[in-house]
Amino acid sequence: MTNLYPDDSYTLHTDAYQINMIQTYFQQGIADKHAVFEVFFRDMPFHNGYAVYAGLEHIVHYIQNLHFSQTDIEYLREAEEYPEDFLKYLENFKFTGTVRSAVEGELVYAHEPILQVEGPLADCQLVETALLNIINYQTLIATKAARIRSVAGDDALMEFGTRRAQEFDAAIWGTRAAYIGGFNATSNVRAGKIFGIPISGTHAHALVQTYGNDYEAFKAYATTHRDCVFLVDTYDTLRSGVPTAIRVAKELGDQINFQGVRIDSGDMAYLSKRIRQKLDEAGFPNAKIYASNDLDEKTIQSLKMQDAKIDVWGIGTRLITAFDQPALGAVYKMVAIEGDDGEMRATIKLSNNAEKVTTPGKKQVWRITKKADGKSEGDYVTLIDEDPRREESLFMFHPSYTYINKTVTDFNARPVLQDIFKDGELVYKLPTLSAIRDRCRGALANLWPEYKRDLNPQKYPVDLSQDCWDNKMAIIKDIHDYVHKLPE
Ligand SMILES: Nc1ncnc2c1ncn2[C@@H]1O[C@H](COP(=O)(O)OP(=O)(O)OP(=O)(O)O)[C@@H](O)[C@H]1O
Ligand SMILES: O=P(O)(O)OC[C@H]1O[C@H](OP(=O)(O)OP(=O)(O)O)[C@H](O)[C@@H]1O
Ligand SMILES: O=C(O)c1cccnc1
Repeated sequence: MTNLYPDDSYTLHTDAYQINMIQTYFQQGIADKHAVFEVFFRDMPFHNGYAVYAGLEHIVHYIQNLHFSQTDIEYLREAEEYPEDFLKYLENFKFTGTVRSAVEGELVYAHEPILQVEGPLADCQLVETALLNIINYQTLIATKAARIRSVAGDDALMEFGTRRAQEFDAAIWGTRAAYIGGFNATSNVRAGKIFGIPISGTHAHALVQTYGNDYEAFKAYATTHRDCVFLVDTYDTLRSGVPTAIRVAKELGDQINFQGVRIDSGDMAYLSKRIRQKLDEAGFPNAKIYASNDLDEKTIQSLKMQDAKIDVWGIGTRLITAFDQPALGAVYKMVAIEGDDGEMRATIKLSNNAEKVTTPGKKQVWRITKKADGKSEGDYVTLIDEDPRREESLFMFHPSYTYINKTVTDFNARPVLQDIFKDGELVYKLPTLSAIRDRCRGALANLWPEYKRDLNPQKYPVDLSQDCWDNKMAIIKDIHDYVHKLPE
């Protein structure tokens, strides 16, 4: 049985261990200790050369509405029997942290901070789960959408995934992410209403089945709608669907705006070529051929190689479920904590698995581009007080294989992490969705094609500054020295 509370919020949309840790911090008197956490992911999704960052708008809404409601407190009292003074603390909780983040539509890469939360330890801890939940999904879908866009050229891409999405929220935020990544429209009407994404749609097989034949169905649809795309594969695409679409388009002429036909099964290369021929011969060279049926960047690319005559692609399942990579794997790690002396101390998470070793310290990511052509040179991760804009040249080296390096001159350095909340106050003006989408398109235009190819792209450099690297090595050495002194 679902209990929906009138004061429901997403504040309890967190893992129980976060509240348990906050309880410890509270009872130990360190809940307000200053801390810094950063979000990053370790592997590029879909083995892609870039990822498209999405999720910030949802994060802003989430943080703005962060408070423990009366029923939240009652639930925690009953379910976990937290002490009353801790519940009182939660009841008065207000997020006062500072959030810096990449902005939506920006390209981001593995092993660099894409969002940073700084502030009271408790505040930082509470938001981990929701931030990761949002970023992990939306960035994944925006990236998948950009991959699909990269093979579709200028063709129209329609997002059809709601029925196959992992529930309501995924459909809604997923279609927004798809739009950021380069889709043109969605079939989800609510997403149109909420986000202003253009909505678009054809009709389903059920319409044809209702009338029992293509002719009556198309005619009924055409007399009730101006912009008509007829679904032609209910009974027989070439013998019935397409000739009937042409017949109705001719019979109704100017009374309708015949847009084209959709195919949803069969060999799409063969069918689309035959359909194109028939539409052209019938005098409808501008009528478009829509295709849907488990499409993704691989099938689109293959169909294009087969010279399929498809103009509009309807994409559902494989986009909205990130079919070939179900999770981005972004993590949220502490990088600095206030020491007992009040000074901030950079912290690390060591691991036997080299991939899992974090980069300590509060950082900034700088996007380095050549002044001459604006093209990407790589990302340069620094400690927060460094500013590469003051430098004449940058020595950029691979963080593991340091002999791979280059010196960059005549460059621009742009900070990727921007202030979103300062001490709990929103200081960032959320851009329009179309501005976000344009940003993504612009960022991709400045990326070398070697990083953009679909298969085995070059690895985009994400390098640490010398200070950042030295700091990491020094901390690793300190910890090794400490561990080696421990008894076996
Ligand atoms: N010419 C083609 N080249 C590559 N892939 C294609 C081609 N034509 C169709 N496909 C893809 O092949 C897959 C199977 O399509 P097909 O229509 O044969 O089977 P289906 O999905 O079982 O059909 P239905 O939806 O009627 O059940 C789909 O993902 C479709 O997009
Ligand atoms: O194939 P997708 O990329 O997920 O796109 C969405 C699918 O939704 C509709 O199919 P429907 O739900 O009627 O199922 P069916 O066509 O697979 O029978 C539509 O005809 C597409 O095939
Ligand atoms: O409008 C369409 O054609 C459509 C919408 C959702 C799913 N499949 C198709």
